[in-house]
Amino acid sequence: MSKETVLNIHELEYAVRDFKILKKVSLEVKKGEFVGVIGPNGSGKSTLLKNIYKVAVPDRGKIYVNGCDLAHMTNRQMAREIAVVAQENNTNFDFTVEEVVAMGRYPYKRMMEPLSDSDIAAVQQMVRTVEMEDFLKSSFLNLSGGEKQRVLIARALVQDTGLIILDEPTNHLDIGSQIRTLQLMKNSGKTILAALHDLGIASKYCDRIYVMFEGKILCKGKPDEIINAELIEKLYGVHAEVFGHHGRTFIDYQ
Ligand SMILES: Nc1ncnc2c1ncn2[C@@H]1O[C@H](COP(=O)(O)OP(=O)(O)OP(=O)(O)O)[C@@H](O)[C@H]1O
Repeated sequence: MSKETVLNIHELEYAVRDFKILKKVSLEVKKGEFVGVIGPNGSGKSTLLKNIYKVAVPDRGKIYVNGCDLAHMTNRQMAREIAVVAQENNTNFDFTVEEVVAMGRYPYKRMMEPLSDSDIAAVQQMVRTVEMEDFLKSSFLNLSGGEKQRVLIARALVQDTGLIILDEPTNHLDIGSQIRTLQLMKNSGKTILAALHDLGIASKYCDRIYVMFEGKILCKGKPDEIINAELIEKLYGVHAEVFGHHGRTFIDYQ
């Protein structure tokens, strides 16, 4: 029996004024899959993700999460289904790291209901998992870009949703933090859809990849099936040699 579909996007279209950013984009993510979206700057990756987490509203097409039409879900229902680590983060209030991670528990609380002991334990555990325990009571605003990123990843995991959306989750992270973060995501067993720029990282962690180009899905498949010199030339205008080894893909940019 095939795995159940967590996210199903059907012929999504989105435009700003008369500029069509997404052109009939269809995509599917099955339970437990780590699916990447790659493509050059401006190809529509972030816009696609924003339509999924409702910062943008599609002009046409459908998005189903666990079989429910996203258009009919309340924000609270959505927050129990989808956690998001967005590219921009506009947190301007002076919350501590602990408070920011704890926000991940609020979709499960009634108005003004305090966190339970198990919520607090989960928050503290996740802060340790992303190696930010020394900053628990520190101001989120004073953190470096990479530290903020790790805190937001902890918040997404504490939210305990089936689906996590990541928009370039490693763009502020040093190589050690990149590997630890993606491995943590992979080990979490969550269903993940991530926009990624680094093709080496994408091929190492993704079960499947969708390639976006000029607002459309150009191709999709397993990393070693689709990442090749011809694709890299078309997407980025760069010559590269691509080597396959034990199912992994290695890229030497010329
Ligand atoms: N609100 C908006 N108004 C006008 N144009 C927009 C808007 N949002 C996105 N665009 C344009 O849509 C295109 C796709 O943008 P998007 O941010 O989705 O690309 P991306 O693939 O995520 O790029 P990057 O890799 O640089 O993050 C770009 O040309 C961008 O300038």
